[in-house]
Parts: sequence; C-alpha cells; structure tokens
Amino acid sequence: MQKSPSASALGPGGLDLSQAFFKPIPDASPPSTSKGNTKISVIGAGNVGMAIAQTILTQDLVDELVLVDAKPDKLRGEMLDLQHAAAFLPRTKISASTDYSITAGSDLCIVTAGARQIAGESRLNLLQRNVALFQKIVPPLVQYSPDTKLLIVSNPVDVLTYVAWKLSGFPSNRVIGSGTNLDSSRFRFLIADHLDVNAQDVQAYIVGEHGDSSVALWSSISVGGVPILSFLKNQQIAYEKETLENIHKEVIEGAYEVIRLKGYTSWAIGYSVASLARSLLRDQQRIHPVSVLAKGFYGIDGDDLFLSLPARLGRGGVMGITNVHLTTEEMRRLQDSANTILQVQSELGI
Ligand SMILES: NC(=O)C1=CN([C@@H]2O[C@H](COP(=O)(O)OP(=O)(O)OC[C@H]3O[C@@H](n4cnc5c(N)ncnc54)[C@H](O)[C@@H]3O)[C@@H](O)[C@H]2O)C=CC1
Ligand SMILES: CC(=O)C(=O)O
Repeated sequence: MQKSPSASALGPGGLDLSQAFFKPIPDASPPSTSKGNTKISVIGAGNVGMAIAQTILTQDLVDELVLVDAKPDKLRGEMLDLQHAAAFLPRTKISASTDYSITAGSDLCIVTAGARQIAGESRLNLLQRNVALFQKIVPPLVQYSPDTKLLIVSNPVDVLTYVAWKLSGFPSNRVIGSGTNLDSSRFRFLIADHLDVNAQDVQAYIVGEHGDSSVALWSSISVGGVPILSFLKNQQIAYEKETLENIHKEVIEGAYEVIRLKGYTSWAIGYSVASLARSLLRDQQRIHPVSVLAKGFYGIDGDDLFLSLPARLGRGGVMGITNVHLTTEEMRRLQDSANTILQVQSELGI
C-alpha cells in the first residue's frame, strides 16, 4: 500500500515541507531494508582507524566490527587489545584480517588507510600516494559488500571520495566523505568557547573543501535558536569582520597545530565519524556537513566533484541536501573551494 505523507510533513495548503527543505539526490538508490545484524568494516588500523573503532565500540553502534590493514602484526595487536576490553564494553564481535573477504556483508565500510600529513604539509599533497592505495582497496570492498555504503576519511578526503565513487560504480548517495563534519565541530567548539555556551547548542557549518579553502557559513549560525549575526546587528553590537575571519582561520589551523604537537589528529575525527556512522546505520535523518557529489547544488555545475554540503543522512546514505541560504560572498567562496578541488582532481587522469 502506498504510504501517504505524514501530517507533520505537510505545511499550509498541503505543501510538502520536507520536499521544499531538501533537494533530492538525482541518482539515489533505495535504502537497504536489512534490519539484521549491523556490521562495520574499518580499513586502516592506524591512529584514525583505531580512534573510530574505539568510539564505535563504546557507543554500541554495531554487532560486528571488522578491522583491515596491510600490516598483519599491528592489525592482530590492535584487534586483541580491543577484544581484551570486552568485559567493559557492549557485546560486539571484533575481528581482523589482511584479507578483504572478512568484510563481506558490511553495512558500512570506513576507509582510513593511507599516508598522512607530516607537520606543515597540506592534505592535497597526499593525493597520488593515496589514489594508488584506493585502487587496491575499493574494488574488493565493492566485491564483498555490493550493497554497502562507503565512508571515506583518508586525505585529501574530497578528491578521494570522488575516486572511491568512480572506482566503486555506486550511486552517489552511497559514497560519502567525512568532509567538514570535523571542521564544523572545531568551529562550534571555538564559537562556544567565545560565548561560554555548550558546543551542542551552537548550530554552525563549515562547507566546501575539508582543508584550506573551506567556507564558514556565518550568515546561518545560531546559538540556542538565536541567529547570531542578526542578533549583533539588532543589538547594535559592533563586531569586526576580521574577528570572524580569525575564528575561521583558527579552524583551518587547528589540524596543523595538532599535527605539529602530537604528529597526527585522531580523537576528534574518531567522534566525528562515529556520529556519521550512527546517523547512517540508525537511520537518524540528521544533517551533517559531509562530502557529497555537489553537482547541481548551490550553483555548482559542470564537472563532477565532491565537497561538503549540509546533507541529511539515513540508512540509504545521503537522503537530500539542505537548502541553506548563502550570501553572495559565501556562494563565491564555495565556488572558489570547488575550483581548488577541481584543479587537484584534474591531475588524476581518472
Ligand atoms: N578526513 C579527516 O578529517 C581526517 C583524515 N585523516 C587522514 O586519515 C588517514 C590516516 O591517518 P592516520 O591513521 O593518522 O595514519 P596512520 O599512518 O596511523 O595509519 C594508516 C594505516 O593505513 C594502513 N594501510 C596502508 N596501506 C594499506 C592498504 N593497502 N590496505 C589497508 N591498510 C593500509 C597502514 O598500515 C596504517 O596502519 C590519512 O590520510 C590522514 O590524512 C586524518 C585525520 C582527519
Ligand atoms: C588531518 C585532518 O584532516 C584533520 O584533522 O582535519
């Protein structure tokens, strides 16, 4: 029987508000109806892969967690170390192998394998090394889990998400990059710190490239439901544009600083990706800024490219892109960010 739209989805005059709020994904495949055991495979058991694995375990997100890495001893060591925590964790089957057949039937494959930046190095510099790895990693994931969703974390994440999409042949709603979900968390932390409020009450998005050309959407920031820029204007509180730019600069510099201090970033990306896994596997329909096929949204036309936009995530993957109002300047910066990604992508020859 055809399901009628819920009353709450209908606005005045029978308008379907959900349709107005989100633009649909053109090539979306229907969500898997499987409600059985949930299985996540994490490819790459390094700093990032293990931070993600441990956050997923503590948050009780899956029945089965699989680790894959190219280094068998390191992999077995990490698996045993997590298994030895069984008495303190929700029951989860943890296994590991260098053989991709272990990933068969995964609901979600999270790819973190690959080279990482050294201090001062840009994410975009990692491209050629990590594309070569993806050519070995993506085909077996697709072979063993043809219905899975791919969640890419390795850098440069936007271009590698495009590479994974091309290599997989999946519809774009099932290929997602962790994108600026992490940058937005850094942004929310800094704004919360300035205002002395809880970061969870700050609604703020960074979009575009996960990297130096990212775009802060100042015009849509709200704290506890109060739109910040119009509040400052209404209260005639003067603020320097430079102050805002400095907060965004601090977001961009944040990763470089952590890498300079401890060699890599791990905890925040672990929580960021676990939040995405929850929305995807538990069908939360939450809105996250993640790397998606951007063609056709926000005036980005022409070539296929992935960059972060606020996207609604559920069991089917990307369910729609939010229609946030962008100022002319934000639109221009988003286009510049898209051009930065396209320039790097043009070197790929894929
Ligand atoms: N998107 C984001 O927000 C973030 C992305 N990253 C990126 O995540 C990636 C991983 O970073 P880390 O974990 O710190 O590096 P890491 O060096 O600690 O770990 C990388 C792992 O990949 C494994 N690996 C290499 N080739 C493989 C293959 N063919 N198959 C399976 N595993 C393979 C290595 O053995 C190693 O264990 C980097 O590209 C880094 O830039 C890191 C933080 C945030
Ligand atoms: C390394 C990286 O991409 C980050 O922490 O943002």
